[in-house]
Amino acid sequence: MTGAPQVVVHHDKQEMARATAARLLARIVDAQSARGSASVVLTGGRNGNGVLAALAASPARDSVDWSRIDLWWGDERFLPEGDPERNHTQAREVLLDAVPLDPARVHAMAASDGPYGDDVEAAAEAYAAELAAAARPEDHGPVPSFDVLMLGVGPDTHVASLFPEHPGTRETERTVVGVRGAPKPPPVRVSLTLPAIRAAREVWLLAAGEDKANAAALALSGAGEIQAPAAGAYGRSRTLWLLDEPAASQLPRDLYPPTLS
Ligand SMILES: O=C1O[C@H](COP(=O)(O)O)[C@@H](O)[C@H](O)[C@H]1O
Repeated sequence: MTGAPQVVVHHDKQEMARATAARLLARIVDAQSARGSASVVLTGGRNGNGVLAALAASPARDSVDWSRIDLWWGDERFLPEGDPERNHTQAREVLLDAVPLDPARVHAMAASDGPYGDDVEAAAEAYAAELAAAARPEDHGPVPSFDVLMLGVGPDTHVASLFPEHPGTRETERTVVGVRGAPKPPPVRVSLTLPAIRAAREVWLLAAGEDKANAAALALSGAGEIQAPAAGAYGRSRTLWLLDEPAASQLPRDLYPPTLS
């Protein structure tokens, strides 16, 4: 990791979503100017979907070339295609179906009624292979150097589908794992691992609401990544914690920056 995580506190979750959507558009424009295309890893959950909804509503949304973006997911709930609880389904509903993406560049994780049936390990291996095929020699291992990787932070400090003390959180070799027995439903999931997350240039952790305050304080106060997976999520160039005031309410004073809006 380069340097300590940066913490940004917005007044409320709507403002946080709007500001993060604007930040994401700017980052995509920069990446497309520098490298021709951008790669973004989406997160599920309330905050991730809030950002996508704010993006959909933004008058600036056409400042990016949607056909030159690769979209990946940090995790997926292993359910049938089109299930309303799938992160992919929710992202389609709030944004993806409304913008001119190249379908070949939308890298959804497999569904439980897809080519691997209910074999979640096979689905994880297939996603790892897709990531490896997209990695270039200049990347840092078998995943692309994502421009931005977003993660919702759960009240228990989980990120993607990496839960405290779970086997997937301890993974050091594989880039994608099948998860069984997740404490948050549904129990079966597919998730990037911490090493894959840490290949990103920028990692943005999103947390809004008072139920996230303890998680943010714990992860930012030196907790270990096995007990607090969010503490192990950082980017190669930058790690940003994007919070609202309730989620920041338990941060130690030395971590609490001036409130932005
Ligand atoms: O189940 C999940 O939860 C986390 C956090 O969601 P939130 O609603 O508490 O913000 C999310 O990041 C993850 O992608 C999702 O599968």
